[in-house]
Amino acid sequence: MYFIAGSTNCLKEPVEVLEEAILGGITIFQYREKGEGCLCDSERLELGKRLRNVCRENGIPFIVNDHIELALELDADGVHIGQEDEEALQVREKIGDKVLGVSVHSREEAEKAIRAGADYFGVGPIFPTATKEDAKEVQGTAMIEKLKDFGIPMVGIGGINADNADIVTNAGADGVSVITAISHAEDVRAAAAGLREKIEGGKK
Ligand SMILES: C=C1C=NC(C(F)(F)F)=NC1=N
Repeated sequence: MYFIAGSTNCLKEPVEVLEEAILGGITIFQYREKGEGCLCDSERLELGKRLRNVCRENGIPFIVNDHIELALELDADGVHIGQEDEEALQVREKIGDKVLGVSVHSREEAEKAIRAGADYFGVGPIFPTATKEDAKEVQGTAMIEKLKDFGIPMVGIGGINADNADIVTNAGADGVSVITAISHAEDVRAAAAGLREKIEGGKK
């Protein structure tokens, strides 16, 4: 149950949102400070430190999106990179044995990511998403089906919520990653718990 958020995705204090999401049962968190009005420099670093501390206190892996230097400065547990970001191989050299997540959209991209030692794949957008302005076209679960024989942990991303999360895990994903369905929820804890329940229930 992979929660992803930055200040622009939260309707209230991001640290509070993360704490409630952790109570709801998320298992990994990604700090993604991106998009219109996102924080930069010292503000981004400060919020990153606070979010990292909450994850550490709760034994939740803390992943940083895109910004390798920020991930190293925060001593994050790992980084997530897209195809447009720095080459996975170079990132792997910079981060040592930290977790390396890569967004992949094809078998070729997956094979390249594996050569770079990717620890997990992000596959999507599974459903239409409003969060990522430059998202690639919606692909449903077809790519999950295609990539699951690589045997690399894989999470779906894009428009996932409590109604459709089990479609993603039933298609072979090891988990789901979610931004808005949790961060915009009236009750963040309940939203995270509902999603967790849905993908655990779906698996049995
Ligand atoms: C663009 C993204 C695609 N996938 C993922 C993750 F869910 F972590 F795999 N995170 C991203 N930021």
